[in-house]
Amino acid sequence: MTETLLEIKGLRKSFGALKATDDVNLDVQAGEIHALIGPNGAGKSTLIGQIAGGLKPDEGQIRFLNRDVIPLSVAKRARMGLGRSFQISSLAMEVSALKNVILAVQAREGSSFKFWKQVRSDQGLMDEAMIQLERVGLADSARTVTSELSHGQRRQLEVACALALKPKLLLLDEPMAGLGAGGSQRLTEFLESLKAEVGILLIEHDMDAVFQLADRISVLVYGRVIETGTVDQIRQSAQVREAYLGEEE
Ligand SMILES: Nc1ncnc2c1ncn2[C@@H]1O[C@H](COP(=O)(O)OP(=O)(O)OP(=O)(O)O)[C@@H](O)[C@H]1O
Repeated sequence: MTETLLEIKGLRKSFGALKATDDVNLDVQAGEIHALIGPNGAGKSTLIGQIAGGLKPDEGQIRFLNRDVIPLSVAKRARMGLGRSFQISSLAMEVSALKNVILAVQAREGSSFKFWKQVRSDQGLMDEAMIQLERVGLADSARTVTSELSHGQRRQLEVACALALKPKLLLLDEPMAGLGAGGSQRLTEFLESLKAEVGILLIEHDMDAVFQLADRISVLVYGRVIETGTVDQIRQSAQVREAYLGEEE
């Protein structure tokens, strides 16, 4: 039996007259990569914002690990294991890659583990941060100042920071953007290797990556989920082709 990590029901969010989230139902199971695709402006980032906690929904439910998280702050949700890939803009550019991951580890241990933070040695923190850098293939650049990393390496660093928070569910907003073909392929393989340990809700415009990775896909158009299904079901859906994929062919 699978475990439901995230369950969204009847979610609505409007900006003035614009329905950016229009009665969305969606779930993510443990061990699953669930991709959310849709044309520009379909409401993908707005949905992620409501799940992570920066945006308040107008109506509906968001349950994470069977708990209503709408009243909880972004930080509380993160501590429960709801991870969001750090945006590059949130990395500290003037310090090393390693230091960025150490900051993320400290953020996880933050307020609920003050006692632990005091007794924890710097070496322990460093070892844990190095493990995350190794996993994303950045160990050789651990001491490099973040501003000197390439765009692709900064994206790898964002993922390392997100993993340092030990999430149960990872929200990834266009992780392939700006990576070359080689970088996308490496990140695709890495995400595939992660999914047994952390469920992933993936927003991605790179359809090759989506079709390769996703266990299920939900298609968002004008704020509505028009279809949820396996890769084959989505590829074969006339409605999806008409509303979205057809544009690209
Ligand atoms: N804070 C806001 N105030 C007003 N309108 C907003 C706001 N945030 C988003 N929107 C509008 O809501 C709609 C959905 O935007 P959103 O960024 O969620 O789409 P998206 O699917 O993530 O797009 P993209 O693929 O281009 O990133 C768009 O029409 C956008 O202009």
